[in-house]
Amino acid sequence: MTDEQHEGGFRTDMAISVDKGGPRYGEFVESARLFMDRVRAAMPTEELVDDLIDELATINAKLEAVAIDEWNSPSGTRIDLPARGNITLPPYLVNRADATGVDATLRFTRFHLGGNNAAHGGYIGTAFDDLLGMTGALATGKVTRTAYLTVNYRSITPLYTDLSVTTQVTKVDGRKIFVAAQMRDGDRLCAEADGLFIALNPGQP
Ligand SMILES: CCCCCCCC/C=C\CCCCCCCC(=O)SCCNC(=O)CCNC(=O)[C@H](O)C(C)(C)COP(=O)(O)OP(=O)(O)OC[C@H]1O[C@@H](n2cnc3c(N)ncnc32)[C@H](O)[C@@H]1OP(=O)(O)O
Repeated sequence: MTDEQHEGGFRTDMAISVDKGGPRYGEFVESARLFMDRVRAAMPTEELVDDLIDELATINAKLEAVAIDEWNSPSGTRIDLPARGNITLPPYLVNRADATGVDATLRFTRFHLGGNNAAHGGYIGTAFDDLLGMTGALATGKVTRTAYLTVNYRSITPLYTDLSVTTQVTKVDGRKIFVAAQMRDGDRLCAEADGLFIALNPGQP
């Protein structure tokens, strides 16, 4: 599919894949995530910064040479990988997904640090937005966009802890899909969200 051929804000026909990028693409994404954690935690010397800039220039040139449009890249479509292989998203694993909702396990790491070993609220919202978008898509079989998303932060969300995220469809009214979600550390509620997602019409940007 090319930019010209796609319809709607995302894809009407998701280019779902388990093999783009090859069998080690997931390991590549995990290495990139670990790199982001390491950058966030590092106190490098000036010499090391010089070194790393050069090494990264080489790596970035290799990746620039294989850049591709959003409709065809493995990132976001590798449903066999955490968060569909998309490093923009906090890494989650989907345990159950159907037309009523989704159960996922999510782990924030140093990259997602807000302060004092707790996750940044924006990444909590990012996780909710994506899993609720998935919920809307599974409920309708259509591409959906967020109209609103309200997040309530109830208690501290820890890093390096398996968190459970549960989403539910609360009401469907034509193109409007009302959804809710909770993020928990064990029995403790860390955050909850409610949102409205709109199923896009064909050709809608
Ligand atoms: C085992 C694994 C399985 C895997 C399966 C794979 C599947 C995975 C699938 C997918 C995963 C991907 C997930 C991604 C998720 C990310 C989502 C995002 O972050 S989206 C980016 C942020 N959102 C925007 O940028 C929108 C910007 N806004 C707009 O584009 C429009 O405003 C839009 C589309 C939201 C609505 O515009 P209109 O022109 O289509 O429709 P109008 O007529 O305005 O609204 C429709 C109805 O909704 C109400 N409405 C609209 N916005 C509202 C609001 N904010 N509050 C209350 N009501 C609202 C309206 O009042 C209207 O209601 P009345 O039909 O009259 O009853």
